[in-house]
Amino acid sequence: MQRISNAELILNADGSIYHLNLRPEDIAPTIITVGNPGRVARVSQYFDEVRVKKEKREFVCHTGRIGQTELSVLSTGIGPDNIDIVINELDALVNIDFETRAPKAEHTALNIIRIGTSGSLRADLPVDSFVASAYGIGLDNMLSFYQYQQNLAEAELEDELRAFLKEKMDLPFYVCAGSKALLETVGQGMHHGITLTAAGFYGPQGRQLRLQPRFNTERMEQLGHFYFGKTPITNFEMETAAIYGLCRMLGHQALSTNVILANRPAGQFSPDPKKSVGKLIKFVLQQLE
Ligand SMILES: O=P(O)(O)O[C@H]1O[C@H](CO)[C@@H](O)[C@H]1O
Ligand SMILES: O=c1cc[nH]c(=O)[nH]1
Repeated sequence: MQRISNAELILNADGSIYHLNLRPEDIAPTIITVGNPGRVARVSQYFDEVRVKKEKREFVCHTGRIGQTELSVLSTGIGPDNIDIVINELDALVNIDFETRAPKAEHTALNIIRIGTSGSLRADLPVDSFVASAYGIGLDNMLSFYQYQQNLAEAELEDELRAFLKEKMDLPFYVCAGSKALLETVGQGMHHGITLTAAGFYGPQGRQLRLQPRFNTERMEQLGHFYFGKTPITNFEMETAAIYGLCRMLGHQALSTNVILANRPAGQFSPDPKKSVGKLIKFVLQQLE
């Protein structure tokens, strides 16, 4: 079995993984990810018991249980670059033997469920609504550094979106599906959509403050008119496609859920984002109990 070098699998002095600062026994099989480190305690306040509280940089983790269901909640910070760290290190915690530094013979699949915030590209998807992502479309370049192979449905979606975009925008992108099983269970009762994962919040999502983006709000909103079958492109955020792509390659189940804080076509923002995020947290936890 190949030993992974000290420069590739980096462990801290206490045997924890480099950035997340977690040891294998610190995480549960189901992991809720949130962008904002401050959101971690807002999730774990509903746990019946919290057995682990650890943090390093933007990565805060609480692990415990609700009833018999073991859960971890972990903050990722913002963006696909952080997702590369989080998903690879979570996978290492369950699928690499830290003593031998070799992949374990038996694979462990995690459930990874994002509770995030997002902007809607559709006028009929108002602020404070919940979206579960059937697919993520990555407008970042993170997966181009891996040998990522799209499945049939993903390749069809890509072809149809390229045809739709023809002469409108030359956006490079990749397509990744989420877990169908989690979409139908945890995502039950939410809008189901296709989520655009941007590499930034302003220009990459067509926002203009003092700098003019290459594709402005109006052009970005055209993406909200695209359907794959009955599923529309719904929203913008900054993690979903990278989570879906990495989890697929590593053999984990992933679902991204987001509350809509901004409605781009209407130019509106949620009047009480904290309350809306709180409602999504409760909704998702009820589905997991
Ligand atoms: O609220 P979180 O989970 O951080 O998600 C969204 O909010 C951040 C931008 O404000 C990005 O991370 C985006 O994906
Ligand atoms: O518009 C939005 C709102 C939250 N997060 C994003 O990435 N975009």
